[in-house]
Amino acid sequence: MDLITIRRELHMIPEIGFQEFKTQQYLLEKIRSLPQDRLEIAQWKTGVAVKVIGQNATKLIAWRTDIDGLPIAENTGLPYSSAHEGFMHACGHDIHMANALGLLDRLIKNPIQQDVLIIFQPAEERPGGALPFREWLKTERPDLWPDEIYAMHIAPDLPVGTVATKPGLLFANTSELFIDLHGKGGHAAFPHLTEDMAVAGASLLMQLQTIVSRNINPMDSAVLTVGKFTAGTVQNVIAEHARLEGTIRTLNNESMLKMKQRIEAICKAVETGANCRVSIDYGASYREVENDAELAEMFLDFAEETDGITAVRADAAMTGEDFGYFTEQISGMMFWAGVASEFGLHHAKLDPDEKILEFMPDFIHRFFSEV
Ligand SMILES: CC(=O)N[C@@H](CCC[C@H](N)C(=O)O)C(=O)O
Repeated sequence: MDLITIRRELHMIPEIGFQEFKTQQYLLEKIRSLPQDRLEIAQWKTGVAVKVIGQNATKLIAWRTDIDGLPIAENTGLPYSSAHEGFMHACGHDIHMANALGLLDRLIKNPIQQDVLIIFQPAEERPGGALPFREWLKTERPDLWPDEIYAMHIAPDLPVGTVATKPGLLFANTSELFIDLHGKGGHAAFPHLTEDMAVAGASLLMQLQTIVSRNINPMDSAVLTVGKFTAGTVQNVIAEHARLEGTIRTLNNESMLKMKQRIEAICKAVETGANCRVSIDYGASYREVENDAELAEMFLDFAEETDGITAVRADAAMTGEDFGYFTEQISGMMFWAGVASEFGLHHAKLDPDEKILEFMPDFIHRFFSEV
């Protein structure tokens, strides 16, 4: 399998959550082009699950990759840039998928003792495919319910060949945040006859920034980011609508609830103060990724003993990952894998080093041979 070509072909067809129709077809074609005698293929929505029968299995190990892209206009200038205008694999899911296909190929050519389930999961970025995928496995395909589950995420800030993880909490508890403000707009020259949602929205945005600094225990950690703020329509019309779109991230559910209580209280105050209607939608929420301590230590030990791999103990990060819904019910672990890109995750110039595909599938294959 030429994983670089596969990665580039997938890179050209990024699709957002639950719209991964071409991606699914592409994956199925590649999977069906492999020898089928050890394989069982199942489809769930735009995702795929492939079981590779082991030699003498005592358990089922799962490897999960995400498959969706982001609504980001690519600006890498690469010859294999996204052919879907306004969309990009800016979080490395193209690398994740190519790596998973490489692992599948190796498991077929060189079977290990255990059965392995490769999960190609849609909608990691939003609205979250892991929870419904997990529930589908549990209720519809209990024969595919894994005993252990593993995943990796590319890390632009780490050199190629470095893997990083830790026991326990790795990724944050996250919730999206969408706030709409509606009030009376009007002519730019007559502000006294309006309520001006641009001003109300800007004030709300600033007040939200006090939550982390004033309401969260300084020994705890939290993030509230408003990534998009829109208001109004024209330069000389006072806005009747403003919208804030963001994300909240905490280390645990208790702080998440506290953040939400404060957001609601501040929104109520803005409603009264600016004489407008404010509505809040929390969108998709992801449970934190909690690595099984024993599996994470075992992985780090294995990585340390592998030539060409540098193992690093990672810090927990405020990134979100719906893989946390798998680790909530299945012993598992996730790790970062270096791809040395000058530009980071979710950046229009993200350019992961494809050299990772030269060794990562073999590395995971060897690790799976030992677990
Ligand atoms: C690894 C990574 O970058 N994950 C995304 C997950 C999206 C979470 C969700 N859409 C949200 O914004 O809360 C991330 O942004 O961390």
